[in-house]
This record gives sequence, structure tokens and C-alpha cells, in this order.
Amino acid sequence: MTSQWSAPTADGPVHATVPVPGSKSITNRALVLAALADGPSALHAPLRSRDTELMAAALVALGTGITAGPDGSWLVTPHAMRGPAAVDCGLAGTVMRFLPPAAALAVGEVVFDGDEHARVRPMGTILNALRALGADIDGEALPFTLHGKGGLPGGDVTIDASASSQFVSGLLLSGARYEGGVTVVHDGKPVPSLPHIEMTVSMLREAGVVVDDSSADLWRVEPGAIAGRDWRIEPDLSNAMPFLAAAAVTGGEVTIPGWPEATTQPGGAVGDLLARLGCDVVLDDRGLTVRGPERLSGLDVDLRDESELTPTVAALAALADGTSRIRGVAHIRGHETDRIAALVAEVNRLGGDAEETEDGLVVRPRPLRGGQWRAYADHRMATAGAIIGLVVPGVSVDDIGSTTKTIPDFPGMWATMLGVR
Ligand SMILES: O=C(O)C1=C[C@@H](OP(=O)(O)O)[C@@H](O)[C@H](O)C1
Ligand SMILES: C=C(OP(=O)(O)O)C(=O)O
Repeated sequence: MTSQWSAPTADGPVHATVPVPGSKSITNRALVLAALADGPSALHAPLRSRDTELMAAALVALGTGITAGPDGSWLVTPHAMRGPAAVDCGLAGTVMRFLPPAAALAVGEVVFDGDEHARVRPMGTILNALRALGADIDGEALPFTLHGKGGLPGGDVTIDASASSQFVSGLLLSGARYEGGVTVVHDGKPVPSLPHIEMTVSMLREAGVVVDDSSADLWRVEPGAIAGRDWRIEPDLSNAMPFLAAAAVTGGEVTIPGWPEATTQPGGAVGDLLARLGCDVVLDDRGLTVRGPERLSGLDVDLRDESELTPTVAALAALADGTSRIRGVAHIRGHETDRIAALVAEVNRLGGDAEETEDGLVVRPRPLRGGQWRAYADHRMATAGAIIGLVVPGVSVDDIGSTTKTIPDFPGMWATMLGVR
């Protein structure tokens, strides 16, 4: 799915209110919990994009009933997991890390595969953890085959989750359905994206599961039922950031309605990050409103907890007046692409001055020129190119179709925001 896209240049400060679709991370957790629950669930305002459609299709292949309501909600009727089944993970980390622990409850063979870029994403940690908990799996990465035995003994497992928080979240989401529950201990460099584990723990508790996360690097899920319930999906705050960035780089004003007062999404940090770059940020009953400054300042920031925001922050840094340093994100070399290498290559291709560090990148101010911005099949690389294209004429993004991973119609939303439809 590649599609060349000439990034539109803003003809002045961008002023817009932009409703954004639901959170990928919350939608895919709610789908898994609903499929493993003891009764029906409804997902209200779910994200309907490639990552979540793949999750839904995989759960249906494993026996779950999923239908769409007239208002766009998803109604989920759980059923005992069953194989044989084939699961297409696409490029979705949440599908490739959250589903194998659930598929281990099925009887029969479940074959997992995904996009070319997905085959190099780290998987060994979770496959070995499942083996340690009693699963029978052939393979170390996509593609792999799980020989389901209808359940798992569960118990204690020690893993190194420094390459992805999703290893922990995946085990916790299904752990209540294992005979002995699950205790996951992390041993290694710090776990990234911790808010995403908090999201997992908090959604498990909302579904009535007993979880102990009182010790650092240890999570205990007691065996028991997962309750069917109504899930209300928050807007995707990480996907809101490129639209807010449009205000930041053009000196305009953008509001995202429905911004939650409290959230476990790492995108909750977006307001603080934009304020540090020099924006005015207000959260009130209209939503989150960002007003851009005349000139953006650089920033020195550790994004380990909010690592999925790195491409967007780097795009802003490339347009800032001061030097920026992004730290704590070594593991994003294993995201949709090696994001550190990709960002440095693309900023420099447009004449900028970016440099890789061991755990992030440094971006120094230098005027950019138009040219090709490569997305590397990565939705957040594509939207980073769009941000730069707002103020640098002649930027072309080579794979804008990659944005359908988490936003159904990014080019349409971008055009509407700019009033160019
Ligand atoms: O659990 C989740 O929903 C996610 C966890 C994070 O993964 P990593 O821990 O691999 O960064 C994040 O970057 C990803 O976009 C979504
Ligand atoms: C890292 C990301 O995705 P995934 O859920 O595929 O890991 C992301 O969306 O930035």
C-alpha cells in the first residue's frame, strides 16, 4: 500500500477544531478483553482502522462474534477460542504481542504472519514467555505457529521487556484466563512506554480482574473471570498530536474536542511537550487547545514513557529555532521501522541537521528545503512528513497510505483542517 502524496503547505496560521478517531491502544485492549470475557461487551466510538480491523478479524477467526452497531460501535460476543486459524498481524505491535497469549487458550493450530516490516519486529521475548507458561510454539518471530491446547497452566515468568512494554501487556491481558493466573517479572534495562502498561492494568481492573502492580517491574494477575462490559473509547491523543503540531508550526490555533481530563494514554503528555516548545496550551470544556508561538524553541526531553510520540516531536524539533535532544527511546529502532535512523535520514535529506545517538537523536536548527520524505511503511513517519510540509514547500511523502494503520482518512482530515477540500 504505497501512495505518493504532495504535502499541502499552509497558506497562513492554521485555525481548526479537529475531532480525532478513537485510541488504537484502548480499542485493541478492549477487543481482547471483550473476546475473553464471560458475557457480551460493547465498544463505543472504537477506532476503525487497519490495526483494529486486523485485531477484530483475528478474534473472529478464533471464534469470537463481532458485529458493528448502527452508531459505529462494536458488539462483541465471546466464544471459546478455537483453531485452526490464520492471524494477519499486518504491522500492528498490539496484534502480534496481545493475540498469541489469547490464542494459547484455543484448541488447534494458529498461524501468525504479518507485513514484511513486521517480520523483523522483536517477538522472541513473548514467545519464550508463553513457552515458559506451557505453550507449544514453532518459531522465534513472524511467521510462527502456535499449537493450542485449550488452555495454559500459567504461573511465574521472568522476561526482559526493555524492547517493548507490549510483552508485559500481552501476558497480563490474557493472564486471568490461565489456570494459575500469571506473574510477570521484568529483569533488564528499563521498560519503555510504562503508561501503556498502566492502561492495561487499569482496563483489567475495570473488567473485574485482580491485578497487583504494587512492586516495580512485577505484575501479578489473579486467575478469574473477565467481565463483559461497555467500553467507551477515548480519542487517540497520540494521533491528535500532528494536528496540534499544525498550530505549533504555523502560529495558528487548533482544538481537539473530547480531550479526557485524566488518561492512561501517553498522549496525555502532548500538552506539556507543546508548552515546552513554546506553545500556549489550554484544557477546558472545548477540549485541548494549542496556540503556536512565533518561533518554536528546541527541547531536551526523555520520551521513554511516551516513545510513540518521537516522530512527531522530532518533526517539530526540525522546525525549531534551538537544538533539541530526544533521549530514552533506544527501543524505537524496533517500532514500525528503525525510527531513529529513519528520522535522521529524512530530516537530513531535506537539508536539516539531525544525528543519531545511542538512545535517541539530536536535531540542530538548519533551514529545510522541499523533497522526498520517506515513510518506511510507518504511519508516524508519514504524519511527521506532513507536519514539515506545512511550512516547507515541495515536500512529498512516499507512502501516505501507511497512515491507515491508525487513522482511517489522514489526508482527508488534514485537508479539512487546512480548509483545502
Ligand atoms: O501497548 C500499546 O498499545 C503500545 C505500547 C507501546 O509500545 P512499545 O512499548 O513497544 O513502545 C507504544 O509505542 C505503541 O504504539 C502502543
Ligand atoms: C509503535 C507503534 O505501534 P505498534 O502498536 O504497532 O507497536 C506506534 O503506533 O507508534
